[in-house]
Formats: sequence, structure tokens, C-alpha cells
Amino acid sequence: MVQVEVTNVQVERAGHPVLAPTTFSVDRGRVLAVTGANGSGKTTLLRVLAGLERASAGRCLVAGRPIDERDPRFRRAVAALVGPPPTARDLTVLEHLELVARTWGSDAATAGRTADRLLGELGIARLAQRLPHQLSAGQAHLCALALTLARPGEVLLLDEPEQRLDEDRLTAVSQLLDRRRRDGATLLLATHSSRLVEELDADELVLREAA
Ligand SMILES: Nc1ncnc2c1ncn2[C@@H]1O[C@H](COP(=O)(O)OP(=O)(O)OP(=O)(O)O)[C@@H](O)[C@H]1O
Repeated sequence: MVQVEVTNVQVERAGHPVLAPTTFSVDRGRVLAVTGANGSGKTTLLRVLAGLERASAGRCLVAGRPIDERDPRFRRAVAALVGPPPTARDLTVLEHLELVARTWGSDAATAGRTADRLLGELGIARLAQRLPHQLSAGQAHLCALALTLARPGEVLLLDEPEQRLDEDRLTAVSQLLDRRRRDGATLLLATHSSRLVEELDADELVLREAA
């Protein structure tokens, strides 16, 4: 079953093309790695699919729906990490994760278990009581990934999930994403990591600079 269908999507900013016409589809349970040189439009494509930016032309369906960030059914179906998520200065990492899980319908006990599981899977259980400004850049990125995975999402849109990670943490992320894929999620990654492409058995879409 096709979960993401993109037909001739292109983006212009201030009259300049930043994403060349792009067409692809991704089946449920597959991983698509969007690769290409710096500036080729990978982040732009994910922003469009997440509903953060409008395409100048073309057609997209994500989880069978047109892109509409205001539609709760669209938001429930699509979990995106494109840029750092907003955080509250006075909530711990654990409290952030519990808050996200509860917002999407988990009761307190389930939200606590979800938070603990994600912290464990990403090897950051010891950061549970830290505040956002007490994290290194790599630790903050792992927490951002955990926040993205604490909510529902049959389609995951992740911009450079490998960024700032050491090899061991990249292994943990790769294994966690692979589990999500095997559970039926569809993943789109903008990535420069050939390791992730290989380990997730990803199909590859190579973008060329628009101009
Ligand atoms: N806010 C902006 N205003 C105008 N142009 C922008 C803006 N952000 C990005 N661009 C341009 O859009 C094009 C695509 O950028 P994008 O960030 O999508 O590339 P990318 O493939 O994700 O790059 P990287 O590998 O460096 O992350 C680039 O030419 C970039 O200079």
C-alpha cells in the first residue's frame, strides 16, 4: 500500500527554484532515504511533506491524506522532526516525553512507560531529570528524536537523524528506526549517512540542485 505519493512537486522561494520537480512514492513499511548535495532541497521536501511549507506546484498525499497541518487526522498520522522541536525551559526530559505521550491520548502510567522505554532504547536514561538547556548538542538531538517517537505516527519524516551522533548512538537510532519500520511505520529520512541507508535497507532518492 502506498503511504506517501509525491507527483511533480517543486518549490520556489523568492522566484528561485529550491526543489526541482520531484516524483516518487513510498510503500507502507519501507524507508526512503532522500540524499543529495548540500542545498539540493532535502529539508525543503520534508518541510513540504510535514505541512510546514507549501509547494509551488505538484501534488502530495501522505498517509492517504492531502497535507494539512490543521487536520488532526493528518497530524496524528505524521510525526516529523525537521528542525529542533520547541521545549519548555522548566520541564525535564522525562516530563517532556510524558507530556507528549499524554497529549496524544496515553494515560499517565502508559506515558511513563513510553518515556522510559524511549530513553532506554536511545541510551539516554541518565538524562531523564535534566532540563533542555543542560544537554549537549548530540544529547539534545537524541531527546528531539525521542520526542518525535513518543507520539503516534504511521509516517515518520526525519531530517538528518544521524546529526551530531557518535557511532554507538547512531547504532541505537538505527535499531530503533528499524523496529518502527518493522512495526509498519513508513520512514522518510533526509540523510548524509550511508550507514543508515544500508542498515535500514532504504530505497534512495537522490536530489539534484534545482538551479
Ligand atoms: N529560508 C530560506 N530562504 C531562501 N532560500 C533558502 C532558505 N532555506 C534554504 N534555502 C535554499 O533552499 C535550497 C534547498 O535548501 P535545503 O535546506 O532544502 O537543502 P538540503 O538538501 O537540506 O541541504 P543540507 O544537506 O545542507 O541540509 C538551498 O539552495 C538553500 O540555499
